[in-house]
Amino acid sequence: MNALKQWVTNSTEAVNIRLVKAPPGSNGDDEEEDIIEFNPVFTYPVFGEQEQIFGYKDLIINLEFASGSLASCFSMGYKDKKPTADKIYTAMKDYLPPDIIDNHDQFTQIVQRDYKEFKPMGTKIGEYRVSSEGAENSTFELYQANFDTPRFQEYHKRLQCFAIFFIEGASFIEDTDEKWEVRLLFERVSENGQESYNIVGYCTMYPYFYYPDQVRMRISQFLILPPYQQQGHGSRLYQSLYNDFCSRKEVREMTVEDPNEEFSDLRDKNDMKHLTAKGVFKDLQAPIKKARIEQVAQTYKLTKRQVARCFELALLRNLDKRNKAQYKAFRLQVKERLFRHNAEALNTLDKEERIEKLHETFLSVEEDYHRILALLS
Ligand SMILES: CC(=O)SCCNC(=O)CCNC(=O)[C@H](O)C(C)(C)COP(=O)(O)OP(=O)(O)OC[C@H]1O[C@@H](n2cnc3c(N)ncnc32)[C@H](O)[C@@H]1OP(=O)(O)O
Repeated sequence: MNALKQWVTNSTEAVNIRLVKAPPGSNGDDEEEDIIEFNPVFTYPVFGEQEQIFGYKDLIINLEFASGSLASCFSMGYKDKKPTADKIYTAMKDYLPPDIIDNHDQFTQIVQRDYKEFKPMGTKIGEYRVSSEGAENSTFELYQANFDTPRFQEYHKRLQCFAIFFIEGASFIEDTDEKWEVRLLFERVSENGQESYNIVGYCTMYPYFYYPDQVRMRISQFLILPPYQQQGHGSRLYQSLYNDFCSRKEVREMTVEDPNEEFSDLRDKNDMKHLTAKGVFKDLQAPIKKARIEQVAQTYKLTKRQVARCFELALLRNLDKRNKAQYKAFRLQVKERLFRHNAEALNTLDKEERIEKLHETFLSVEEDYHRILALLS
């Protein structure tokens, strides 16, 4: 190995996040069963674009969290260290909970206490159960909070580092602005006559003024923690937002800030299921009139663009490509929207180039729609 290379560590691999459900032996289980470990996905905000740490051999950085209260403990280990090594805690401290400790014995006592005593904060707005293996004793509970909610501001200071580690481009939100709304998802576990809570995920939303007297709720950060991903919790959390917004008069529509591909898929799939169940796609034939899109957007509090996408997906789902007239009508529907959205850039091209570019874009959108429809089937 190159002599210098052995002193370079990939920061994403070095950081080891541990959710500690209960201290060893506290409920008769194995220690291993009560600790879930995973690495972050992004550490560039903390350690820089290269995600590298210099000056340590075999470095490991442990961030341990009580799985409900998120009380936390920092520790690190290495085989060797250069005198010029990067200062790890200094680099990390602004991103970690302000009350993180480094005394492991004290942390174990806190976990023991919080396992028995920690309760979610905010207003409980719903619960559900899932049928998957291992979740027999679990109920999933949704809570609504803002920064005025007792205990929530302190809790959010512990929670927010997960947004940095798992959402690309995330930054801390202004936690003195009581307009932020936060929805929290907890797992309540009933075992051996004891009830305990684990954090599953959360979502932050901000109400922007919508002329003249409503708000546009913008989802800012949406996160399901890794141990709970791919089990339907993201969909449940997202659906709970709809139900809430649809019943609130002041909410005009729900938008999303910089959705990534995973979130866009989750949104498309859930919007499609929801609108299909509501019978929105009955008697579907292109061209779909603008007024119909606007009316659906208004009823279901979705953006016009998102509703137009859903109509296009539904058209493609029903489409018989051998029917040339039907396929052409679909193509025109999509191209018309794409043209409107990209008019400025397209208008800089000459006519032939413009037609070609629009067709290329259409083909890639169509391909992506096929991918989404396959996820729905
Ligand atoms: C605005 C923003 O914040 S954008 C950033 C979004 N957040 C992130 O990227 C952070 C990291 N990732 C996450 O938090 C999550 O992975 C999310 C939010 C993207 C998705 O949440 P999840 O809970 O994993 O979603 P959910 O489980 O509902 O659906 C994901 C997949 O699991 C599948 N799934 C659902 N239930 C089950 C189940 N019981 N067993 C197996 N698979 C399941 C779904 O079908 C779906 O698969 P598909 O995409 O192939 O159709």
